[in-house]
Amino acid sequence: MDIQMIGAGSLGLLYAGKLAASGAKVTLWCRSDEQAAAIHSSGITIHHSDGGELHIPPGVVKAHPLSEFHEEAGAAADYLVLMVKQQGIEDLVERVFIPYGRSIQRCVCFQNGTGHLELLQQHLPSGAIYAAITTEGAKRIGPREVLHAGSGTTTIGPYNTEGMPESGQKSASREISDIRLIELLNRAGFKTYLSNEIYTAIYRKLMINAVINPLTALWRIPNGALLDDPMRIQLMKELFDEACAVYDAAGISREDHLWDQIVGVCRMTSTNTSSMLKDVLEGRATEISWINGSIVRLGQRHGVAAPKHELLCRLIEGTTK
Ligand SMILES: NC(=O)C1=CN([C@@H]2O[C@H](COP(=O)(O)OP(=O)(O)OC[C@H]3O[C@@H](n4cnc5c(N)ncnc54)[C@H](OP(=O)(O)O)[C@@H]3O)[C@@H](O)[C@H]2O)C=CC1
Ligand SMILES: CC(C)(CO)C(=O)C(=O)O
Repeated sequence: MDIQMIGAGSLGLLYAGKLAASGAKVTLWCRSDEQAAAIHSSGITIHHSDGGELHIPPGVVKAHPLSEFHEEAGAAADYLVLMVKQQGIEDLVERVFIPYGRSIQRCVCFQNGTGHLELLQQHLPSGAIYAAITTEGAKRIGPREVLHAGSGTTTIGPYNTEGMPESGQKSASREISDIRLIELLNRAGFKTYLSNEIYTAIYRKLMINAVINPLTALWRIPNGALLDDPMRIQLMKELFDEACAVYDAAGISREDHLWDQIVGVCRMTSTNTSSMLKDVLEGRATEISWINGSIVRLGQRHGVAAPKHELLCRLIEGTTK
């Protein structure tokens, strides 16, 4: 089975490394020539939080710069796995999907937030798109080194426009038998499940990220510190309630105990620096437009305002201008 993975950041190095270590054939497409050369000559090292490490020797993961991506790579891939952040998706559309989209059979997207799946589907006329929602925690600590900060679960399911919550239909099951990637990921040590209701997982994660990420990024605190102060909890709750009104208007179902789950995530990841805080601290663009911005746009389509989420978008965008 041939896996072509684009994006050699935190998740890309972790998944490419572990998949290859378990025997899968993996090619990793990096943004820079330098990173591809470093992986080519020294392999990938995965550090575990208990101090252990897994070294994947040179040559086991094939690494190339994305500028060398070509039609045969897309056509040969059983799975094209996207590990870039939302900010990188438009560039991939230009560089990979517009020129080679016709040859791609299956594309698996690990991004947080929403909006990318619709965009990619427009450029994948005959291929299938899968969404992957993961609670694995990874942090790149060098061009070829990554810390596996915490193990979680990964849920993968087929995406299609008809199955969108707003369409009122369930996700089609026709592609499910084809998802051999689930077996590969489990063999590589990632607890992975198949879902034909991937939208529930997507919107659950969207809510968690929309409540936790921007506040930790603005206050520059670890996730757990959100619970240290009643004022912080109050604002989290207001964001949650505003997003619930949008979900209800859009017909997006949510689990009964979603608020408790958000509080649980803050506790379980209490020492984490959220991905948005990391981006802000490093002066990089964030995924706010695909997280809180998605909630604002969804509300607009259904006549429900989300002014607190909208203000957060502007505040966070202002930090990296
Ligand atoms: N890290 C985590 O624990 C988790 C992450 N996620 C989600 O997974 C996605 C990836 O996150 P993460 O791995 O942390 O992000 P990182 O920023 O660590 O990695 C993104 C990688 O994509 C590369 N990239 C960006 N744009 C392009 C491009 N146009 N062409 C080629 N490569 C590109 C970056 O290259 P360069 O290094 O040159 O910038 C970088 O290597 C995000 O949507 C995130 O929200 C979800 C759950 C957990
Ligand atoms: C769940 C959470 C908030 C963990 O840090 C996350 O997904 C992120 O930081 O983006």
